Parts: sequence; C-alpha cells; structure tokens
Amino acid sequence: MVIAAANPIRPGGAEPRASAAAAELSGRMRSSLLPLGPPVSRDRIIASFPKWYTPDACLQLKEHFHGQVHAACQRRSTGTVGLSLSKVVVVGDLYVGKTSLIHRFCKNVFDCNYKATIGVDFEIERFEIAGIPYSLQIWDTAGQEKFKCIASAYYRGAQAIITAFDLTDVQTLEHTRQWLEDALRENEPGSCFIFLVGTKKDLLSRAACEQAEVEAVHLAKEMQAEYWSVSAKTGENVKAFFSRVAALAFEQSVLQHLERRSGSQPQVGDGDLIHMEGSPSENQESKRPSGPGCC
Ligand SMILES: Nc1nc2c(ncn2[C@@H]2O[C@H](COP(=O)(O)OP(=O)(O)OP(=O)(O)O)[C@@H](O)[C@H]2O)c(=O)[nH]1
Ligand SMILES: [Mg+2]
Repeated sequence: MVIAAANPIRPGGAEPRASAAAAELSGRMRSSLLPLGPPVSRDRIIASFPKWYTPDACLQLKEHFHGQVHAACQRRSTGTVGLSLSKVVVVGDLYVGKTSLIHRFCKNVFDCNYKATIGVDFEIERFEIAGIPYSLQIWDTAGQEKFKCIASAYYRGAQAIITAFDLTDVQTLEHTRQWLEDALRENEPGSCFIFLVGTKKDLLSRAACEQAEVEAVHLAKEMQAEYWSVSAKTGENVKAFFSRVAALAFEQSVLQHLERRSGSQPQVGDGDLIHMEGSPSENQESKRPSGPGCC
C-alpha cells in the first residue's frame, strides 16, 4: 500500500514561532508581497547562504549566493522558480530515523515510538530565499526491503538525495552506498545534490560522535556528498541542514533558469517581472498580475 499524503501547503510547515514579534511582522509584510499565498514563518526565511556542517565534506565552500543569483533575486527575475516545487528524496535503512528527521523539521515533533513507513509519504515546506518564495517537496521513503520497489518508483526527478544512516549502527552507514546507487539510477547523472546524514547524534558522546564521523566523512567524499550529523530528538542541526538543502537547490534552480533564459529570447509570460528603472521592488510587486484572468 502506498501512502502519499496529499498534504496541504502549511504556512511555514511547523507551528508558528513567536520569538520576536516585530521581526516576524516585518518578515510577514515582506513575504506577503510575494505571489505564493500565505507568508512563510520567520524561521523559513533564508537571507544569507547557510553554512556547511564540515568543510571536509561539503558541496560548496562559499558564504554567499552566486552573484548572478543574488542580482536576479533583487530584480525579482527568477522566472517560475518561486512557483515550482523541488523534489528531495530521503533514503536509508529501516529504523535509521528518516521519518523522525522530516517530522522534526516540518512539524517540530519527535515520537520515540517506531512506526515503519509503508511505501512513501511526503511533506511540502515553504521557504523564502533571498526574498523569493521557494518550496521543497520532501519525500520520506520506507527502509524496509519489502517496500523498496514501491519507494524506488518515487526517486525520479530528485534535485537532492539525502542518504541517512544511524550514527550508532555502522552497518547502516555501509548500506548507504547501495541506497544512493539505487536513487541515482533513476535520475540524470550529475543532476542531484547528494547528502549523507548521520542521525541520532544525541545517543553518542562527543568523542564517539567524532569517531563515527571520521568514517562517514570519508564515505561522503567518495560519494561526492555533503556530510551532516543531526538529532531529530533534540533538533540539533536539523533546521540548519534543511536550510542548506533548500539554499543549494534554490540557487541551482535560479542558475538553470538564467541559463535557459540566456539561451532563448524572452517569452511573454516567462514569469519575470517587468523591471522599471528607479522603482522600488515593492512597487514592482504591486504591478504583478494577481490571479487567474488578470492580463
Ligand atoms: N534517540 C533518538 N532516537 C531517534 C532519533 N531519530 C529517530 N529515532 C528513533 O528511531 C526509531 C526509528 O525512527 P524512524 O524515523 O521511524 O525511522 P525510519 O528510518 O523512518 O524507519 P522506516 O520508516 O522503517 O524506514 C524511532 O523509535 C525513533 O523514535 C534521534 O535523533 N534520536
Ligand atoms: Mg519512516
């Protein structure tokens, strides 16, 4: 049985957090100028490029958005990037904590009871990155062998593949090669960002964690993956990790859009705003067609 819950898009996914009311309000005001419905919550707003976990195994060692991406975001000329969903697929052995990781990020909950995922499930998380709305569709797959053929049908079209293993169980790390190979087989070579994520960090002492990370970082380099250690139980590194996934995927989507556009004549309705010299972006936003039927 395939479970693919048609989850509605929640504003910001997790419960709203009201740590700084004024900043929240200003974030909401900015977000509400953007086209994709309700505002995202403050902790889904990414203004600067999120940092890697370790420079020893990271996909990009840089601290800022690509210059062209930054300029395109400022001009609001990112095409349909703000309207599309980027697919992220999470794979790995049963019981490593894939569902827990996703639920911690999307719902801010943790359940210590194990409920095996049957087939697949997904969550949609909305962000605002460099002022542009952006959404990730995060696919949770079953680690149990008997559901593997169902889950693998959903690997196609992934922009990011997250291979998860349990930091306390070295066998699950060894199996990540196979999970990655299976997921990559369904995708175009070189088209996916790859992440290797060690889960259940809270169960290890600092020294034990560092020891486990040596092997994991080594494997991540081999896989050309970015490495992260996280805990769904405490929430450690969970938000930082998904922010990094979102920013990398977003930047790639914008760059692809710019590349496509430079190779073709501008099309009517390619999603870009008309840039009016000297006008603030808010004014440009107010000229954006507001809904179906508007020309
Ligand atoms: N201590 C601790 N336990 C965790 C953590 N993450 C998950 N668990 C526990 O590990 C068990 C398995 O977690 P799941 O998230 O269901 O694992 P899964 O990878 O989705 O498993 P399948 O759906 O069968 O593939 C559950 O009992 C969780 O409570 C964590 O960060 N710390
Ligand atoms: Mg699961």
